[in-house]
Amino acid sequence: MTGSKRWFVIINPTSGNGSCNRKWTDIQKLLISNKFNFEFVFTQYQNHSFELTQGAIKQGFRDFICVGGDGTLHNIINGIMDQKEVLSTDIHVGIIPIGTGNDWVKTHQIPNQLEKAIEIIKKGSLKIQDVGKIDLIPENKRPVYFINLAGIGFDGYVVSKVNKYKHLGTLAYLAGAFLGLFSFQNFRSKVSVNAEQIESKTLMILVGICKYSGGGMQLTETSNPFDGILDISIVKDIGKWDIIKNLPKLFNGKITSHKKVETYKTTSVSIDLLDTKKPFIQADGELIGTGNIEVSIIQKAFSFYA
Ligand SMILES: Nc1ncnc2c1ncn2[C@@H]1O[C@H](COP(=O)(O)OP(=O)(O)OP(=O)(O)O)[C@@H](O)[C@H]1O
Repeated sequence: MTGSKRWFVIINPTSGNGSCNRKWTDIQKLLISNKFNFEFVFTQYQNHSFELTQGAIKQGFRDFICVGGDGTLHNIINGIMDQKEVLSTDIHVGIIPIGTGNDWVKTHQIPNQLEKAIEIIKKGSLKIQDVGKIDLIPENKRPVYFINLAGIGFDGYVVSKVNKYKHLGTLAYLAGAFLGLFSFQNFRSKVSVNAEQIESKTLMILVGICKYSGGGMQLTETSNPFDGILDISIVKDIGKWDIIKNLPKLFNGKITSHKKVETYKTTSVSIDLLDTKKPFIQADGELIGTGNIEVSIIQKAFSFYA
């Protein structure tokens, strides 16, 4: 099975705080012993996976393996979604998670152990999930696609700080969130969703497809990557101490029942930032800029081994 396909393996040597360099030797041996016919390449700079993916598609590759974290996978998906050569669902991605948060794989129960992750890819069963699309208004940039969760405000701020703490592994996001609380300022926003307009002071606004982000936090309600629906959480003007008191609820999903959190299910949402100082936007844990955005969903567009 694996031998008849040609696999293109993309490795981010900086994922998981550099643990990749150690792990790649083992991964390569496992791919060889499992008879994968593969070419591989190490990324050399940020977003390099985007170009590598598009180049490999042009060369005829349809099966990819991502060796990295959520950010590497995010860049590969953007490479797939941004090209017109082939249907996105004709390209299949296997994931060997070696990142820090590895949040997307949690929803699909793709294991972090190398042997088990490779076993899943070898088995060859495919799933197809929805993809979110973010249009930054009015910038004429290409859309940004995401498969896990996008957010504006505090979570974008945490992403901007978290690199400093990556040596702490999965605790990096918690450390970033805790320390960020003391410097982040809530902002005014207008969210247009399902014919409603919600104008409020906000800590963060989240748009979820899958369940987990920020190293295992669950900030949206009952997200399902196969239902064609975006799960929105508007976290209003919660104070710092209230968040600290509710820390466990950030991880067990109960935060969505807090009286200052409003949730919506929709297929599209517009978010306007009303203050002059604009907060960061993150998608799958990658900073993508700032400004007003429109987010929509593309049903069943990403095919992966799981
Ligand atoms: N060679 C490189 N040098 C510097 N940065 C890189 C390189 N290759 C990729 N990157 C960037 O590294 C960032 C982090 O990658 P990734 O998300 O895979 O690992 P991680 O942050 O450890 O994991 P997670 O996102 O799951 O916490 C991404 O923004 C990616 O664009």
